Amino acid sequence: MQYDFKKQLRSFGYAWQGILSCVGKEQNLSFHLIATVIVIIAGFVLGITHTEWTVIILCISIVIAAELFNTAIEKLVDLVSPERHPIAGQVKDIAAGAVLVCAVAAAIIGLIIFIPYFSGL
Ligand SMILES: Nc1ncnc2c1ncn2[C@@H]1O[C@H](COP(=O)(O)OP(=O)(O)OP(=O)(O)O)[C@@H](O)[C@H]1O
Repeated sequence: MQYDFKKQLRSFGYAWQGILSCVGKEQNLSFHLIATVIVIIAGFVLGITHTEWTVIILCISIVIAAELFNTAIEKLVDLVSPERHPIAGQVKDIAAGAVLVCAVAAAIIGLIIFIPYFSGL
């Protein structure tokens, strides 16, 4: 198979469109994006270390990626099961649960990183 650079660029464009299609429309994603902006500002203001930035960027990207997967699953469920069905509901709840796990872990990691800057530890 020959590597097609234009096709690759188009794929990035579709992926970017996918992200943009969720921004401002999914309430949970908006919440995560606002939290992301606050954390990044706090990181610059407090002067966190390179290692801490690495962990923060990993946390932010995991939570946003989980939220995008969750949105994709929700849309797929709505497509294949427009009528209400217990399994459709369970699939949505499990996907939302996965986001919750990532978000809680990210929040705890954020506290571990930022609290010492405020308490002078
Ligand atoms: N097709 C479905 N069948 C059964 N339960 C569902 C279904 N869709 C959603 N649910 C339940 O409702 C919860 C919220 O789902 P969702 O956020 O998609 O909102 P909704 O109930 O479909 O209404 P809306 O899309 O108007 O907000 C889900 O987590 C799930 O528990």
